Amino acid sequence: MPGLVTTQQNSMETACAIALGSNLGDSEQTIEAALAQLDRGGMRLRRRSQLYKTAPVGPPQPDYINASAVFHTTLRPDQVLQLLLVTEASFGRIRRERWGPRTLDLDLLFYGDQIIDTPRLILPHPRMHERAFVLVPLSEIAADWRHPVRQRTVKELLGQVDTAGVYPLVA
Ligand SMILES: Nc1ncnc2c1ncn2[C@@H]1O[C@H](COP(=O)(O)OP(=O)(O)OP(=O)(O)O)[C@@H](O)[C@H]1O
Ligand SMILES: Nc1nc2c(c(=O)[nH]1)N=C(CO)CN2
Repeated sequence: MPGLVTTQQNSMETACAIALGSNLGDSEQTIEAALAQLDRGGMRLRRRSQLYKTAPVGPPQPDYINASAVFHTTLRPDQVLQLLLVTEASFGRIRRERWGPRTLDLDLLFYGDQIIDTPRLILPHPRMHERAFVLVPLSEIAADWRHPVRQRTVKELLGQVDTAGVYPLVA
């Protein structure tokens, strides 16, 4: 019964991991509000990291506040990406310089163990494995999640990066 199989797949939730970053405006409040907005927008917040203060990677710019979260969702990966883009836009992000300052940056890190490579969406996120500002918060909430391409857990990936410049916001 193909119809039934489809229904069951649609009703199943998938865990996805999101990275949040901000270095313009009230970054702490923005990240808290973004988590709540995503939770209202079709994703269920299951775990979230604390907030981290992180040295900027890329062009000279203010320090970032970064965090990670795990959501469960019935949305497809492209729908999750769309929700992230709409949420970024609602916080006034203007896309300018690559890796430049922003009020809110949302990246889809993992969607279950799916591997996707399209012009619009790459999964797992293509740069997550080299970013301490992603791996430190993510390891707090999903240390054992295995990167389906690199075949390493988040904890193992974290062991391969320099974590200098990444500090819990509240000591
Ligand atoms: N896994 C993903 N998560 C978020 N955006 C993605 C992903 N894969 C591809 N993209 C694409 O990347 C675009 C976002 O680019 P953006 O301007 O946020 O890059 P950036 O934040 O400057 O750099 P980076 O992607 O290295 O964090 C989106 O429009 C989206 O289509
Ligand atoms: N520390 C830190 N540096 C960054 C960040 C970020 O979230 N944190 N995001 C960027 C845009 O992709 C570029 N550089």
